[in-house]
Amino acid sequence: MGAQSAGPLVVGVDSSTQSTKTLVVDAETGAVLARGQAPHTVTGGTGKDGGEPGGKESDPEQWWRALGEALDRCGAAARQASAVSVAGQQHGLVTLDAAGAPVRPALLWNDVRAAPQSERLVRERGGAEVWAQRTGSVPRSAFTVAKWAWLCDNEPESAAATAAVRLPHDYLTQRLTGQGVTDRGDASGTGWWASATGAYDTEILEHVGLAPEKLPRVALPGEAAGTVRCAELPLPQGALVAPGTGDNMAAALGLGLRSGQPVLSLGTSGTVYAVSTHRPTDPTGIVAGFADARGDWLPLACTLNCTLAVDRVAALLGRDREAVEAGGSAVLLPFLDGERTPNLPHASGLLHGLRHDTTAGQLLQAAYDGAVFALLQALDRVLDADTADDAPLLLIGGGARGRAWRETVRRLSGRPVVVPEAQELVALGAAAQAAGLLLGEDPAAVARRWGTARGTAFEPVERDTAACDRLAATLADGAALLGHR
Ligand SMILES: Nc1ncnc2c1ncn2[C@@H]1O[C@H](COP(=O)(O)OP(=O)(O)O)[C@@H](O)[C@H]1O
Ligand SMILES: O=C(CO)[C@@H](O)[C@H](O)COP(=O)(O)O
Repeated sequence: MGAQSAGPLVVGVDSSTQSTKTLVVDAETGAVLARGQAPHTVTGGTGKDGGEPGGKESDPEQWWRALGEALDRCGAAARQASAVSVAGQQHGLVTLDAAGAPVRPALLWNDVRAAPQSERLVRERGGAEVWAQRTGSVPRSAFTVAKWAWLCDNEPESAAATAAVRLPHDYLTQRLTGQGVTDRGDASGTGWWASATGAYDTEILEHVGLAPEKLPRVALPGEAAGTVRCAELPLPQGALVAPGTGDNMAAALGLGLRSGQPVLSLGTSGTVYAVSTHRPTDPTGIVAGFADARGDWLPLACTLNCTLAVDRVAALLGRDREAVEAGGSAVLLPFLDGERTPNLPHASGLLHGLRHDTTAGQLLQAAYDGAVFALLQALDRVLDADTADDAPLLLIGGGARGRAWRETVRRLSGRPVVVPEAQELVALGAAAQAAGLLLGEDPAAVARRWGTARGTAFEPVERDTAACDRLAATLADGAALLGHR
């Protein structure tokens, strides 16, 4: 037991796009006793010119090293943990050789090079409706199945050398435990896990030439993945390891989320989601029909351009990210990396409505508006029909710390907003999963006991319909430009 702790200690890990974050948490009270963070590098792919348009890759070995560094920064507390859980960025394709080493860098969720393969797979296997009914989602380029198809088309030698396929979180779990184990939440973002049956879809796997034996076992909620069996990290040998999950599923656990509570997350990706007891099957592909890490569902819409895109616009304008100004009629669709919601994988940023009197601060505000509007447009589709119109939006992710982000969400949604005090909800959710496993409790109930969703409430303000109408019109009128490479 830790010096200042009431209960056993657990470690929660968030291995996300930009960094690894680790928390050491008192399983009884939820008190965070230590935290650590270490950055990741994302490169543009390994094309002939050193980078292909739309490529986003990271070396999985680097995630492992970052995990070690982040745990080191937690000091002695991490060495006292009784249980651990790893959450990670969803969808990434990790290919391992027979010795368990990465065949090549992982293709990340925001790599849009697999857009042609995703369109082809949808066509070849019955169309969008059939995919949505079977897997819960229409697989866009983000989905692992499309990335695997891209690899087979573009690097057949890498595909042939692949003895095991993993997702980022279960790659790390495997290095901790020696076991190939994933969970239903992260598996539901692959495109080869059938939400209709709760098992791998062997027909889809056969179609893309991937043997099911190359995939990890899908643990049931509440099951252990194994125990710590590696001496490289500052964690106790034999500590329990929970199966982990995707980062959005972990944040839902970390908030102790109940259905009817919408979440808007502002990180590298922007996401809107809610827990639902109904299995989602959206044939438009806007809503991904993910499973949550318990026994329910997590309908979710995701944008590629969120905090990084707005920070880039701020940097281009030479302004602090909070230096926004109201007014003007400029519209900026900040689709710097292509876009997933709406489905415009080849898009680039679009600026419309520039005038002599437009200020730099208004342009920056327009970038926030464009990023937030894309998420809010998808919100109604994510929510169950009986969700109250005035249900507060839980605002999380790195951007939730920013005033400009928060005020933009309030102004464009017209909803009340709650910003939880707890900052690392993904790592906290992983910690809650570890604590649930250790104590035999429902992890969401653990998080509720910890009071993780407590925060500052902001009253609704009148929705800025004029700005929303301008954005909707620019999206519609700019369709031809946004569809271009
Ligand atoms: N105080 C802040 N105000 C506004 N944005 C912030 C603040 N702190 C961090 N961010 C944003 O948060 C982002 C990282 O969010 P995070 O949720 O940690 O990302 P991820 O989990 O995808 O790696 C950064 O890109 C940065 O723009
Ligand atoms: O692709 C999705 C969800 O479908 C993303 O939300 C990734 O899971 C990356 O998350 P962050 O690094 O932005 O937290």
